[in-house]
Amino acid sequence: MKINPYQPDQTGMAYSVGTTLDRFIKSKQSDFPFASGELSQLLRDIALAAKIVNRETNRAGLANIGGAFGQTNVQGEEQQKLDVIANIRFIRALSKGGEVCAIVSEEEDAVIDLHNTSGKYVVAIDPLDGSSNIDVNISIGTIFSIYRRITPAGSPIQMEDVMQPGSKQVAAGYVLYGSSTMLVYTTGFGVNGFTYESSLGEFFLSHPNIQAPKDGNIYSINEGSELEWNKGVQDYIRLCKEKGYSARYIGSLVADFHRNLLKGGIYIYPPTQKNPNGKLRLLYEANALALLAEQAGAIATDGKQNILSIQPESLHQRTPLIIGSEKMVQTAMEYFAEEK
Ligand SMILES: O=P(O)(O)OC[C@H]1O[C@](O)(COP(=O)(O)O)[C@@H](O)[C@@H]1O
Ligand SMILES: [Mg+2]
Ligand SMILES: [Mg+2]
Repeated sequence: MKINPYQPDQTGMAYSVGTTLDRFIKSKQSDFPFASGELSQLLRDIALAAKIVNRETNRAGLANIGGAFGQTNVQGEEQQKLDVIANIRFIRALSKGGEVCAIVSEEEDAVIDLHNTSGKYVVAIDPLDGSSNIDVNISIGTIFSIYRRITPAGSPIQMEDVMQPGSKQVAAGYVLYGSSTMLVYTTGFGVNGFTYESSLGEFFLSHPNIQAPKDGNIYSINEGSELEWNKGVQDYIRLCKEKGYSARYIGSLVADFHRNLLKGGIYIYPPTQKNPNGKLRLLYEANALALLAEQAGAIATDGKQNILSIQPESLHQRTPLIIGSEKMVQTAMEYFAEEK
């Protein structure tokens, strides 16, 4: 993707590659009707926690941070030490920042009510995505969704504050801890990517105004569960092979999504016998990536409807996820429609 250093975003404002995250956040504040700096501060808090988790991931092998923690989470999955460390780091940064009133985390059974009467934001977070790749030095990530609470600030948190459809997100993003560490986010005005320069401790704008290619030739699916796929998925993947597409599956949702966002491609986690509703979680995995996809001109669906229109019913509910380049997802949907 050719980067024009002075590429203007939707508002026509030109940002030079190399702008710090902080300066970028400040300059974008005027996009918000109710700008009071709180969301900006919340984004900074997330960036701070990301820097700390980045340091932990980089030295996971050295500091005995790798490996299992010895407990299972509400999903019945064995928690990795880094799952727990990242969870603690993000919850601490979000609670200390003062902008957040409630947190939903993959690693927490229930909603964390911070009893912060002035906090206006609810954050849903997957502190460490791609846990199966932690100990083998493969890219992992963090995924976050931000909502404004519905009930008045100061009143007790209600489930309606937490159970909002993805279309209500005021911001969403992910951190990718890979060969370089990146923070990619949207506030509903396009998608921008920042690369972490650890020697300076700063995130710098490196991917302004990301636009997903409308088509691609990469498909990402765990072929190990092929025998559990329905006919529509089997037929679509056969089409991808007939077309000579490349199979790429890292097994870290953030990393697979990021590659396809930049290069074009489709990621599919379908319903399987083991996971009849898919494996990925709506509130802190699918919703954030769906908003980023939409803002970058790509598509996210559960096979039947836009992910962003799904009304959540439970905190850790799962959803099938088909996300990626517009033309590829539209074609896949034609195959999945045959299933009905
Ligand atoms: O091993 P599978 O079934 O292909 O699942 C891999 C998927 O599960 C995940 O690891 C789930 O996320 P967590 O690691 O946050 O639990 C995704 O990152 C990844 O895309
Ligand atoms: Mg995850
Ligand atoms: Mg996780």
